[in-house]
Amino acid sequence: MFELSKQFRFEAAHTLHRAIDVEPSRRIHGHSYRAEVTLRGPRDPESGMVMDLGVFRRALDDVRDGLDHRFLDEVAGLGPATLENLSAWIWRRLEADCPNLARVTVYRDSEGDACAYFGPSA
Ligand SMILES: Nc1nc2c(c(=O)[nH]1)N=C([C@H](O)C(O)COP(=O)(O)OP(=O)(O)OP(=O)(O)O)CN2
Ligand SMILES: [Zn+2]
Repeated sequence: MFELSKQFRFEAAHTLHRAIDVEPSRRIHGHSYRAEVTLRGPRDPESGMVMDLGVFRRALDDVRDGLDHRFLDEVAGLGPATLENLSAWIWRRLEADCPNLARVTVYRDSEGDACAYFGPSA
């Protein structure tokens, strides 16, 4: 069994309604995010690959395009722009093209924050 991972970065703005830091959170502010997507599975005996990294990159480019330099409050189907919702949103966007999807982790490195999603059945 193998795990194959790829990362991408995106910059985005959002607002958030929360119980603490109410005013600054409600104002539009931005973060730099890093997402890591992990596939788990056997390698194909002929290609020697879990998935061709070039095909993987194309799928991630498409997802990144939906988040980078966006106002996350307006991204369809995301809901409140938390790390939890971002990782689940990325999972949903990739699951059709990446059948061996095992984990999506979204990091906000400047804060030391990270959230990993293992799919709806985990
Ligand atoms: N479980 C989660 N909690 C919070 C998330 C999240 O994605 N998942 N996100 C946020 C905010 O987006 C945020 O801007 C980060 O807030 P915070 O950690 O409070 O950092 P700030 O720089 O805004 O301010 P501090 O001075 O560090 O409080 C909040 N919670
Ligand atoms: Zn924020």
